[in-house]
Amino acid sequence: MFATRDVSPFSQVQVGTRVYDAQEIQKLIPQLEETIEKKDKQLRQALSTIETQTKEITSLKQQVKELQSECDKLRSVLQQKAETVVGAPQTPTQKSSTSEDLHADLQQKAVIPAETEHKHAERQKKMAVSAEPAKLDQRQATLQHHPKTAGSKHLIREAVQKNDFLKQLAKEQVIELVECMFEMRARSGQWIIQEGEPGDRLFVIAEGQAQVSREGQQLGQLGPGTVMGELAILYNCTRTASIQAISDMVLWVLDRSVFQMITMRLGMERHSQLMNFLQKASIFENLSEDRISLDRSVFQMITMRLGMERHSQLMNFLQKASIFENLSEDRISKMADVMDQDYYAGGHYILRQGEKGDTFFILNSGQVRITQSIEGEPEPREIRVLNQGDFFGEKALLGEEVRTANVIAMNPGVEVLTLDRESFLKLIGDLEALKKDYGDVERRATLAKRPEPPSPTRIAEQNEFAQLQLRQLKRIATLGVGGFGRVELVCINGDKSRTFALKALKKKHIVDTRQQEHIFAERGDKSRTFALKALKKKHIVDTRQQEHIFAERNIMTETKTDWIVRLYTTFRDSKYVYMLLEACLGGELWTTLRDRGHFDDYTARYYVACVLEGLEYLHRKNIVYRDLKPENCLLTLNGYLKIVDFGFAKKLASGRKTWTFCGTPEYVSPEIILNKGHDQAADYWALGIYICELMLGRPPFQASDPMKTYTLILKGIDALEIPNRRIGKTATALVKKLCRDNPAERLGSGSGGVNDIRKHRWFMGFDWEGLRNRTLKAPIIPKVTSPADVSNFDNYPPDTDIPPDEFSGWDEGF
Ligand SMILES: Nc1ncnc2c1ncn2[C@@H]1O[C@H](COP(=O)(O)OP(=O)(O)OP(=O)(O)O)[C@@H](O)[C@H]1O
Ligand SMILES: Nc1nc2c(ncn2[C@@H]2O[C@@H]3COP(=O)(O)O[C@H]3[C@H]2O)c(=O)[nH]1
Ligand SMILES: Nc1nc2c(ncn2[C@@H]2O[C@@H]3COP(=O)(O)O[C@H]3[C@H]2O)c(=O)[nH]1
Repeated sequence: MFATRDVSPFSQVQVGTRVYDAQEIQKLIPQLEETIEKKDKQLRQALSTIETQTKEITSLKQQVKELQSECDKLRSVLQQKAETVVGAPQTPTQKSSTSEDLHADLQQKAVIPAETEHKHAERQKKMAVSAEPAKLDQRQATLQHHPKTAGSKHLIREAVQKNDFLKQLAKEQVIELVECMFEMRARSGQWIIQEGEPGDRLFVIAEGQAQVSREGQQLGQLGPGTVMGELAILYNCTRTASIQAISDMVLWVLDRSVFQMITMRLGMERHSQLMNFLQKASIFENLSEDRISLDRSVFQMITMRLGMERHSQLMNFLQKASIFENLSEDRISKMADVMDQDYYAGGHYILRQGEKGDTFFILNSGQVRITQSIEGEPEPREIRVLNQGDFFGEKALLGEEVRTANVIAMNPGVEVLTLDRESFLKLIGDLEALKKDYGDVERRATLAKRPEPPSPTRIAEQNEFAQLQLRQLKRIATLGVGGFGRVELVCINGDKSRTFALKALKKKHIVDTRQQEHIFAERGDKSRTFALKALKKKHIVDTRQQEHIFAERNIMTETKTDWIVRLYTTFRDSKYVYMLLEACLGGELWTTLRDRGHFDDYTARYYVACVLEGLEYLHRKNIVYRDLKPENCLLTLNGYLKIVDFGFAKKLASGRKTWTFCGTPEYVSPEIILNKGHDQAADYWALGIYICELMLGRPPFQASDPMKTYTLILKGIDALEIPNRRIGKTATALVKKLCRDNPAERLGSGSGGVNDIRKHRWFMGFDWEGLRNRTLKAPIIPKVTSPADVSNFDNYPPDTDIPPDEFSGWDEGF
């Protein structure tokens, strides 16, 4: 650029077409250097600002995540609280909290517990618990502070902080709890807590000693600076032990309702902090306060935003798919609105030739294999492989009724976008590109409809059960007794359907029609049986389980897989709500396990694989099951396993957590005990426990006392002595990968999902395909002689307790 004609002081410098005086330019150089330095400095400053701001953004993103999680938690607390307020029976006045009243109160409760019989010689079923209180708080809560010395405050705070179950409380909660506790005295010999009663108070010992006992056995003594009575308040609401003063005592007391209020109040404070934060966040800059407020749900907005992002990603993807090339943006947008996303593990049959079909698929990622039955060929032939952007499943929606080929997910799994029949026909059913000739005729594909599966088709089933009335059901025997009622084996009066019965007879190789007729004539109505689960409405209302019961009904209605017991229909009357279920006459896996003691690797692996299929199905639907245990696994006639009892199952928004404490103590994960919020990963923890129970014959964390069970769980899986002679190294390795304290580290929680569990070497060589298409023989085939055979179930005495009527109407819709 620069051309110097001469270097003398009077020389000229040419820059481009212009000529300058060289001396003048020389004078400018220091100035330019200075400017460059200045600019450099500014640049460095800007870079450093960018770096700081990037860090801030990362930290803010983290805060949003944490606050979002807090918000979910707050929602659960508010929901629980709202239920308490709505459902609480009205009692006239609150009792004053003076020492005298409390004294009388305690005296009233002071009944020495009867010596309880020890029934531990035989293996006991595990009881499930849920945080909804067994008895509602009868007192209105006020956050009244009670004066106390600094020493007393210190004692309470220390006691709370060293308690394994309360140490998770936030600082503000502890402060409030300390302020609200009031003093009471107990005389030596008084009973402070009675085992089995609903818990309504939390205590901290200030002075004196107390004796803890459970089922008549002394467990230990408690002294000053110790919390007692926290378990019933936090978890299952009936006292897990009794506590008696063995010297005169001074106690600090907190009512359950106040404890709950403190949790809620903290929640509200968090809410306002959250609002403050969100008001400052730039994306919400122009929003009015009430739109930011939680009630109007900022999170709906966040979800909406995420929804919008997903929508535009989907549109991008769809616009690139060749079949939609000429489709208007409007139609693609509408399609993106209604599309669902699903995930299938490698090897999974997405569609089976001959089955009825209502869904259209677009491959979002991965590959699928198409196979087809061909005349004269014993095995289905592989036809082609479809890739990302390809579609399938249109033929069954365009007149064929049934699937004309098998579609199998290839490893490592596929992600598909789906459209239901109605949206498909409305939005894209007319596309020419869908009318493909695959060459089936030339190939001599067997496109005739397969024989109907032995059970009634879903639609016929729906029609049949929609007409069915409760009074048409006839009781045969009791199959089980649960927390809320009983499960009875029933048949339909005058039932002519023989489909199920025929299936059972064929399994037993009774194919001669005359012999079949003879058997049917002898059995009468009982050719086809069902399980009728009857739940006492009053008990449901008293224990505030309405929501769980509805969730159970809704989730079971939604689940249509071989791995989960089918729900055909529901009924209600003045005393009960009922669920008519598919009967699994092989009995509970728990009973088989009890009778055999424990299972070998081969047997255990099979029952774990069945559960894994079921859990994968549920998790794909964003359902967390929360009550895995052998008691809830039923066996079918051919020894296959089905999951039952969806009382604790919950549908979660994707990526969200829930806080309600529920499950069975031996199976709950650390994050549930510590109230940190939990999700599907809690089921993977339970899966690890389930593997152990099948192989050891008992769950690994088990004590006669739930408190000890929880304490063992919190100590972690590494504190256990496994492997041992029953559970080998490989199974132990899998259990340890499932039972990680940190839910995110559990096998199954990673991006590979359930497939990571399937890939573990404990499953090496397992015939997943055979399991899925049910050609794999079950390790144990239960003995079932007829559809009315209940010999695989324990005997239950008749229920003499007739519950009262319940007319509040909560069961509308059952
Ligand atoms: N579909 C079924 N076929 C055969 N037996 C069944 C069926 N459903 C339930 N049972 C039997 O009844 C028992 C209790 O059923 P379920 O667990 O659904 O009731 P629950 O009231 O929710 O029990 P829990 O209090 O243990 O949660 C089961 O463990 C099983 O033995
Ligand atoms: N179950 C149990 N409770 C204990 C033990 N030691 C102290 N406790 C206290 O006893 C209380 C009985 O009532 P909760 O179940 O509410 O809470 C229990 C604990 O706070 C023990 O070893 N087992
Ligand atoms: N019938 C048939 N279907 C195929 C073929 N290749 C891919 N498919 C897809 O496989 C799907 C199976 O279910 P559908 O019959 O509903 O729709 C089918 C097609 O979308 C083929 O060669 N023949």
